[in-house]
Amino acid sequence: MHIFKIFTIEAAHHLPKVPAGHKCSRLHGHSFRIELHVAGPIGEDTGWVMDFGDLKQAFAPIYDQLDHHYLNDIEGLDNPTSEILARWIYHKTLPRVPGLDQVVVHETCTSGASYRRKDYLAEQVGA
Ligand SMILES: Nc1nc2c(c(=O)[nH]1)N=C([C@H](O)[C@H](O)COP(=O)(O)OP(=O)(O)OP(=O)(O)O)CN2
Ligand SMILES: [Zn+2]
Repeated sequence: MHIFKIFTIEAAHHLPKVPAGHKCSRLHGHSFRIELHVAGPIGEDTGWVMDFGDLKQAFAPIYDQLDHHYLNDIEGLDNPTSEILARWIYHKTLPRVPGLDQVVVHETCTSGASYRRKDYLAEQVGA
């Protein structure tokens, strides 16, 4: 079973590695939509995989690190593409949410990236 919770983060960034003149080389901001997906069995007694409230609480310190911040200033996010942000959030959140299955980052209404548990496991074995 999968559950998910959605968060919105307001943040600024620029992409330092794009070619000169690329629109994303300039400072700009987004209302990033972050989806956290958790996988696990439905609890016999609870009827849920995990309380949405506990998921929100677990994500709170990571949310606070990102919301209304300049992403490029955050350690590990000097090149804050959607891909790198999704991976960064997965790595930061996993110790607090062991069932974390996928992080989806919507950078705009039409663009985004997702990082899945299988991407994480592949990284661990150096694939
Ligand atoms: N693979 C990636 N490509 C781009 C990223 C990224 O993180 N990963 N980021 C950007 C920019 O930061 C930009 O803010 C988003 O780009 P884009 O989708 O082109 O934005 P638009 O609002 O202009 O999109 P339209 O729907 O085409 O109007 C660029 N590329
Ligand atoms: Zn952007």
